[in-house]
This record gives sequence, structure tokens and C-alpha cells, in this order.
Amino acid sequence: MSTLYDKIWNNHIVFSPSEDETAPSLIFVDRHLVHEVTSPQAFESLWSAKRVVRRPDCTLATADHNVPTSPRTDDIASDVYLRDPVSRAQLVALEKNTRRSGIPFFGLRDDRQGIVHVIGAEQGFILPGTVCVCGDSHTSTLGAFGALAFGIGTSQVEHVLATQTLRMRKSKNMRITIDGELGLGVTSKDVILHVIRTIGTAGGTGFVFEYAGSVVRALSMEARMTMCNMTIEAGAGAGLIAPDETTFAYLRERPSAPDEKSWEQAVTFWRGLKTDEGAKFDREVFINAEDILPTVTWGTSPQDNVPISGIVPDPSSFSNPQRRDAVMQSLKYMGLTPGTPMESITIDRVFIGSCTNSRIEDLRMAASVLAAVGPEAKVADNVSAMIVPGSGVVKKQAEKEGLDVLFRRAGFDWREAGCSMCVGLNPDRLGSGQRCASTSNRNFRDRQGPGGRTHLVSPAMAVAAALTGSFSDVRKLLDAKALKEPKPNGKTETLPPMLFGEPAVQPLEETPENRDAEAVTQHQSKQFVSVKGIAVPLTMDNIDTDMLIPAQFLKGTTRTGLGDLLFNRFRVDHTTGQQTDFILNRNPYDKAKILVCAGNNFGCGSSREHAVWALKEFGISCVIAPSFGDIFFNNCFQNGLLPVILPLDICRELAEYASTEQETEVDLETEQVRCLQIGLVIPFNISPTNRSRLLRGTDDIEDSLGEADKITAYENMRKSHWPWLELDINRRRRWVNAGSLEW
Ligand SMILES: CC(C)[C@H](C(=O)O)[C@@H](O)C(=O)O
Ligand code: SF4
Repeated sequence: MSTLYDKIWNNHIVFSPSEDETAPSLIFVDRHLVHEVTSPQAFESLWSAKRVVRRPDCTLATADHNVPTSPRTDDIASDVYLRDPVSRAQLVALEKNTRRSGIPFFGLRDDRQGIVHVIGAEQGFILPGTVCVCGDSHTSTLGAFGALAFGIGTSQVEHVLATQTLRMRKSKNMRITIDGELGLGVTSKDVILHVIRTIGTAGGTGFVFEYAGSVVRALSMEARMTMCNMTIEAGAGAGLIAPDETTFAYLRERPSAPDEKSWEQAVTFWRGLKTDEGAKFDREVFINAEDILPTVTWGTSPQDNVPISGIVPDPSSFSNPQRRDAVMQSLKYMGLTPGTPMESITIDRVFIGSCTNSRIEDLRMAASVLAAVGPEAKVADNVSAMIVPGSGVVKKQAEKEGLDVLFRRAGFDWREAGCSMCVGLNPDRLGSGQRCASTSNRNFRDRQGPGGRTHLVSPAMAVAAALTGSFSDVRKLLDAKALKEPKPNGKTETLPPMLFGEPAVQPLEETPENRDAEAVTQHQSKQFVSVKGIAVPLTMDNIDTDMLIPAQFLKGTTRTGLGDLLFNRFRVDHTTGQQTDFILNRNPYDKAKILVCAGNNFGCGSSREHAVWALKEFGISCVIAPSFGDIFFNNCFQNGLLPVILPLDICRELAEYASTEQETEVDLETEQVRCLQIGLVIPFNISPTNRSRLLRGTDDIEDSLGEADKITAYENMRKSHWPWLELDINRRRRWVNAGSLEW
């Protein structure tokens, strides 16, 4: 008896070493999505190692994080539109890299351009039972199709480009069952915020989720994607929903879904993709739909949320001292006073968009609130509100339905597709101190712009806040009919433009110019043996990768130049530009070689490998913590940084010792941490494979390329078992210049 996850996993094993249980398996990747922020360094290393992209036909690229969302008129020049030279360099790099490798690319002039997780779904590129990856943590969105979809770091992006496989260990299974019926005005966004509050932001670390129960079955594909999207905010890399009639109806006739010839065969296979009755999960969570209400966050972590009828919590009501302190810090940052009713908090901005809530149904939901209020519905005077569709296809569809007219009439700004104000990588940002009702997924400090204050809500609640100027219970605004999230009803959209079937264009000639890598790869050792030096102590839970390296510094195309930017928001006072007295700025910690964190979930959130590069370049080659975010943990091994897991009380002891400014030594060979001054020796455990990888400084790609025969054998098996996964190779050149930047 197997779970859905077990089945997908077993179907994708290219090679599994039987002799060592802890050793990773080589897993085949069916679909690889690529965007501009996490791919330049991967391509650069690939080219300089004289390697090629193995399966461009299984890869699809788009530009989303850096792109402005202001109108893209026909007469605007690209350098005027994309003023920021650093963003521009990243986008040009993506265009060149995809052109060189024949990967389809949706550029800014292409209607199919949009947020990577939105376009993959709407093109029918992601199919049930597949393994899908992207250098982005919200790849989990696509688990809604019953695909094992998860985010990876840049080194793994390179690994997939070169081998179409990944080396990985199997996760544990957790089922989250939500039964009952959602109340009026309660949406999938409220469900997932409730789930995260229930299990905590680190609750899913090491697990793959399966969402089940009557509530999940009744959700549309768009709503399922919203739930799976925020799986990473609960610490799990992937969340699955078994495919069913709703899934099949959504996929039917999508451009790269199976054609007439193989449709029935595919659906027959997909119907078997469900957890067997009686299969065992490592953990089960049950949630009652009646307990879920329209929800809003108050703090700087997605788990910090309450029903709209709730109040800002009092730090003293938390018994755990570390949590109490974290809540105090959050409230200070958010400018909130304990006991304040959520409904009395006024806002400045509203953002409806992001890979969580920018699909057509999200926009319909937002429009239905406006329609229910009537033509007098207007954005409050104190609020500036924007709506950013997830893709050009979504935008066109919304315009076809006249939703943009409703939005504009009410005073919303109607934008072009992109990540927009979800992340501070493009011109859409919050000003310092501005408070935003946002349909995105991360309310981290500074996430939407330095000093910005983010409250996560559903699109319906965002509109309610826009109209009233403060957080409001959407149920009070609407009549009962308009409040329901749309139920699955098969195809409701016009079909997006064809992904395949266009005439092939000639492959590009290889020129010396495109053969040579443009930037020099700095050799960064993948080896770690031991380190001795000052350890810097930190006592904070959930140190996310946005804290380690803020989004605005992700625009480079190399792995270097990040050391000084580590913990930038903590080290630099942005109002004065002066260095703060944050511990990493103080002697001797400014020369720290080890970081000891006496707080859980270090490195959670975004998949940005830049966080590890920044630590390494600062001089830190070992982080000791009670637990780590899964993607960060993995990224460490790709870069010769040793992550050591020790119990919280031991981390506290080590942090206390580190605060005496005495040296610590970490030795991987003997698996020991030594507090040299006091003679304390603490043993730690690490899997034999990871240990030997670090000791040898292994190049995973080289090793995996050594398994080329096995990969080819798998590909042949895939072709005969699941023929609908093969995409017409001729189509790939068609995208070479689609929506080129060089307008
Ligand atoms: C830039 C990318 C690595 C990142 C992610 O992995 O999530 C981004 O999409 C984010 O939301 O922070
Ligand atoms: S979370 Fe935001 S920044 Fe990341 S992919 Fe989604 S929309 Fe883009």
C-alpha cells in the first residue's frame, strides 16, 4: 500500500543505491521551469564546464521577478522600460542562455509571459504524476496537479540542465485532511493560512504533504494551486493533491497537455495516482472546515495569523520566552499594539497578485466583491491599490470578461504580468512604514520593500480592505451569493495561445561569442573538512533567506559580491546609511567563521542559493542550528558549507560559549564541535553520503553524468510508458526570440 508521493517517487527512480539507505537516489525530472533570478549562475557554470542542456524540450523559461509591470506599449524602447541596468543584465542573460540552448522562453513581448508558477500550469506543461522543479521555492504550487513539484537551488538547476535528474533523498509523508464545508467568504487562502497556523512554519520540514478531504476535493484547480503554493510557508518542499475530474477538465486541450491520440491513455494512468486505502503516513493532521474564518496576518511570519474578528496578540500570552521575544520584535516592526482589533487597523496599500493569488479565479473573486457592492464601490481615499495578473494570458482573459473595467472604475491600478510587489526586485515596492493588505505569500520583514509592513489576506479580503481603508470582514460587505469561491466547473476560460505546433525555425549557429561564458566562474570550494575560529551567536527562530540576503541583491549574474550584504537589513540603518551595532559588525564577530543559531528553522523561505554564497563569502563555512529549511540545507552541501543539526539546548550552550568571544572548532572527520577554551566536546551526526561529499568536495554533476547510460535507459522507458510526456522537439526554436528584450 503506497501513498501518492510514494508512487510518484518510485516511478522516477533512475538509480537507487541499495547498499546505503541514507544515500540519495537519482530521480528523473520531467519538467523544469526557469526564471531570470536563479538561472544565470547555473548556465554560466554549465557553459564554462563545456556542458550542454540535456533536455531543452522538457524545459520552459520566462521572465517574472525583475520585470516592471507598468504598461508595455508598442513604442516603448526596452532600455526605457527596463531602466535598472542590473535587472536588464539578468533578463538579457536569460534570453541569451535560452537562445543558446534552445529552451522555449516567454519574453516581455509574449502574451504567455508571466509568473513562472502560473505559466507552467496554464500551458498544460505540468501534468499529473510528473516530477517538476524550478529554482524557486513556490514551485510547490504545481503539486495541485498531483505532480511532485518543488523548489531547488541554483546548483541543482545546473544539475537538472546537465542531466535532467536530481540526487535526492526521500521525504516523509504527511497527510492534511480538511473536511466539512467552507463558510461564506472563506477561501483556499484562508484554509492554507489556517493550516500554517496549526502546524507552524517549521511543521512540515522534511515532509511532503498530501492535502485531502471534502474541502480539497471541492476546490477548483486555481484554489488548489493557492493551497499548494504556500506549502513551503509551512516548511514542506512539496504538497500534493490527487488528480481527479477537476484536474482532467482543467488540462483538457491545454497547449502542451496530451493530444487526442494519447488523452485517454493518460487519463487512465492519472486515475491510478492516488493514495491506497490504508497506506501509512508518518503524520496525519485533521482540520475542520468550520473552524476556518477569513484570515489576516499580524506579524512577520505567515504563521502569525488570526481570523479577521481577532485582535493583535499580547506577547506576554506566549509561554515560550523565545516566541514571546519574536512576537515583541514582530509587533515593533509592524507598528502594532497588543489588543488592537484587526478590523481597526488602517492600511495604505493593496496588492492583488503573486503566484499565490493572481490567476483568473482570483481576479474573478476580487471583481465579484466589487460587483456585489455595486457601481459606488471605490478604493478608499487613504489607499492606493493595484491588481497584477499572473500572466499575459490571465490578463487577456480578465479583459475579455470586462474585469479590468470594474477594477479601474473602482480606482485600482491594472498592471502587466509579473511578480510585482510580492518581492522587492522590481519597481513595485512598499515605502518604509507603509501598511499593505497583500494576497502574496510572505509577510517577512522588508519583503515588499525596506520597512514595508505586509499583511497576508485572500483576494476577497484585499478588496474589502481597499474599499473600507482598513482590514474588514468581507462577509459584511457581500450578499450570500457572491461570497463563494467558484466551484470547479470544467473549462471556464478561453484557451491560451498554442504552446506547440508552430513551424520550427532553424537552430542558431554557434558563434564564438555565444560559445564562451560571459562571466568568469569564481571557483568556490565544495569541500569542507574542519574550521576553527570565532563563532557568532544568534538567538532567533525562523531566520529566513530574505533576512540572510534581501531580494534587491539577487540581481547579479555571478555568485560573488554578496559577503558584505549578508544580513544587510540588520547591519545597515537604511534611514542614515550607517552601520548598526548588529553583532556581525562588531569585533571579533565581523571575522566569524561559524554561526551558531539558538533558534529553529534556520534558512527557511526562499530557495535563493545567494544566502549560502553570502555566508561563504563573509567567511562563515559552518552553521549550527536545531533545524534548517530543507532547500537551504541542501544548498549548503553544494557549496562546501557544513550545516550541523544539534538539539536546541545544546545550541543555546554553544551560543553562550560563543558570546565569550572564544574560538570554536568544528571537525567533520571526527564529527565533533569543540569549545576549545572550556574543553567541551559535542558530537554531531551527519549522513555518511553528505559527510563524504563535503570531505571530498564532490561535483555532483560529474558523478551524475557518469550515470548517463542509466538516464538514457530511463528516458526510453518513459517514452514507452508515458508517451504523452514527450514534446515535439521542433517547437523549441520557435521561442528563440519570442518577446525578445531586443525590441
Ligand atoms: C527569487 C527566488 C529564489 C525566490 C524563491 O525561491 O522563493 C522568490 O521567488 C521568492 O519568492 O522569494
Ligand atoms: S513568491 Fe512572489 S517573488 Fe516568488 S515566485 Fe511567487 S510571485 Fe514571484
